[in-house]
Amino acid sequence: MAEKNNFLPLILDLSGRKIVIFGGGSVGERKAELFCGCADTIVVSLDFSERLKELEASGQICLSRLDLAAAEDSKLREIISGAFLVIPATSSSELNRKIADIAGESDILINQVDTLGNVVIPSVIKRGDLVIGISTLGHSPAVSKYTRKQIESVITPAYSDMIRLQDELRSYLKQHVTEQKQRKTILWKILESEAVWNGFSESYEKAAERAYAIISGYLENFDR
Ligand SMILES: C[C@@]1(CC(=O)O)c2cc3[nH]c(cc4nc(cc5[nH]c(cc(n2)[C@H]1CCC(=O)O)[C@@](C)(CC(=O)O)[C@@H]5CCC(=O)O)C(CC(=O)O)=C4CCC(=O)O)c(CCC(=O)O)c3CC(=O)O
Ligand SMILES: NC(=O)C1=CN([C@@H]2O[C@H](COP(=O)(O)OP(=O)(O)OC[C@H]3O[C@@H](n4cnc5c(N)ncnc54)[C@H](O)[C@@H]3O)[C@@H](O)[C@H]2O)C=CC1
Repeated sequence: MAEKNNFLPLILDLSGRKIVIFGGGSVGERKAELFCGCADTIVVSLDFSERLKELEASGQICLSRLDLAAAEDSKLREIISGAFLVIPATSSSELNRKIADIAGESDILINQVDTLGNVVIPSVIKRGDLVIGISTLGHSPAVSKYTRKQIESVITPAYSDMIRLQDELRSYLKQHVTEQKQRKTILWKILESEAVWNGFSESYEKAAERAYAIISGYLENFDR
């Protein structure tokens, strides 16, 4: 484990990025499930779980059958060439280390499944446009999963509605309020308004109506 905590979560656009996962077992499957919707995901292994075969059949990932222990280093280099991220997740720690060493030669990001690599895969919550990543820096993956479940239980569908409303209001305010600080104050008033949050349970329009009423109140007072 790293002594100093230099880790930081970033939200990446992975479209068109190549992700290579080695090992088609339960861990390889979990990582593939996470990446297949956003990146070009390839799984290289001796055998593959049923779920991975399904994902291949539906065109979401590519599977490549290979005995990695018998493969030349040049073959491994060819497979990972141009990759953004490599995940060695076979059941052989020796093989995983060898793949990581080869990926390390060309500065490719590496997620180690049996130690801490330079990329840690977090627990992920995706609710519409709200994206949350959770990590314990490898100290307790179960706590990451537990935390995910705790947070998921407080994120109601109204969060997606509030994101949509705030997005709409930001555009509106940019046209009607010159001062950024004033725009910020108004957005926070709406965000902290119980009436607006409660409005979503009736309809999006109801909440929006209340938000615009708050804005009107401000526009009367602000020196525009
Ligand atoms: C370092 C890391 C490497 C990496 O980046 O992959 C890693 C390593 C290891 N995990 C192991 C075990 C478990 N992993 C999970 C679950 C998840 N593991 C994930 C990530 C990570 N796991 C990275 C650090 C994450 C962080 O910083 O917190 C999640 C978050 C993301 C994902 O993989 O999709 C996903 C939850 C997704 C969700 O929200 O559902 C559970 C829980 C369960 O299954 O109930 C268990 C059993 C309980 C336990 O051990 O805690 C073992 C074997 C230990 C052994 O031999 O005993 C190792 C290797 C080792 O530690 O030696
Ligand atoms: N990061 C995490 O969340 C976790 C990590 N682990 C670690 O991940 C490793 C993998 O765990 P699982 O997926 O559960 O194992 P698994 O046994 O289900 O799968 C291993 C995969 O590696 C492939 N493989 C083995 N030797 C190979 C070779 N020579 N060539 C090609 N493919 C080969 C197998 O075909 C299989 O598909 C474990 O050894 C453990 O260290 C384990 C649990 C959780």
